[in-house]
Amino acid sequence: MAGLSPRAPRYAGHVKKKRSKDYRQQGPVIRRGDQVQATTTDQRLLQGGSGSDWVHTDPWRVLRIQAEFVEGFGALAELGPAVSVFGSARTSKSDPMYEAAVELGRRLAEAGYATITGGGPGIMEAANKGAAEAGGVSVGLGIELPFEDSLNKWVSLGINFRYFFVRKVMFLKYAQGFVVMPGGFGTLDELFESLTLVQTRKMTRFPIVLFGSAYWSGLVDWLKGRMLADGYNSEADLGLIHVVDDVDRAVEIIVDDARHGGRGPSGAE
Ligand SMILES: C/C(=C\CNc1ncnc2c1ncn2[C@@H]1O[C@H](COP(=O)(O)O)[C@@H](O)[C@H]1O)CO
Repeated sequence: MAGLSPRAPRYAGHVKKKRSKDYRQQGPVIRRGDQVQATTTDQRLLQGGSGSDWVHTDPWRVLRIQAEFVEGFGALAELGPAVSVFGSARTSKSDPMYEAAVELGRRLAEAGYATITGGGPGIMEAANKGAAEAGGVSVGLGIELPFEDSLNKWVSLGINFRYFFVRKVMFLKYAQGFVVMPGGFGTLDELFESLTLVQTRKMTRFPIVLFGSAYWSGLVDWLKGRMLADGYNSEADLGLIHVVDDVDRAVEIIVDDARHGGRGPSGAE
């Protein structure tokens, strides 16, 4: 490190905490040599009149990120059993997948699950509609987008996020299973994030149901015939995925998993 004294200890834990112009500890951050700042954090906090550029800085954003986690955890902590439903924002009301998603939200509510969606149009709106009409909890985790920002009218518990990654944590943390309807990049991103977290054991194994074999079978064939064949995943990883065409079967997979020790109503961890 530039400006570091040759006799400086290597590890923070060994550093003698004395104030000098060559050494400064600021919370978990150690500064030495030319990294030591002339003023302390408190001095900078209390000095006024430095304009408003700071609201566009990363440290300020970190506070907003924290606030999103606090709001999300606070709103969802007592949600109870839930399933995250992913799928296209572009599915029209006349598409059979729209009606299937309505039915899915309804059946999940009847089985005692809240439905969590991205709160947008298409499949999200349909699943929220089914959940709300059946008297279930209908959650919308909205995202601020340049072209679209309002939650669909079927959401009964909604949170609007600035940051995609904070919103993702909520989809994962509060669900006991995922149902993935046909969709585009956003849907695939959510599917593969879920698979990766389960595969790497960052998250408890729980079912990932792909709804619509005509849409998903090409991808699943490729995952088996190419990715697995070339050794880039394992049979166990692919065992996480269930492909179905029937709403009752999708709900059954989630309920059965819960019965066998998953994170559902009867098997909560
Ligand atoms: C593109 C359109 C609306 C965008 N509005 C969205 N609102 C909330 N969540 C969204 C939106 N778009 C994508 N998502 C998330 O990604 C998944 C769907 O993405 P896809 O690319 O459409 O498959 C979905 O599960 C959401 O979580 C049109 O008006």
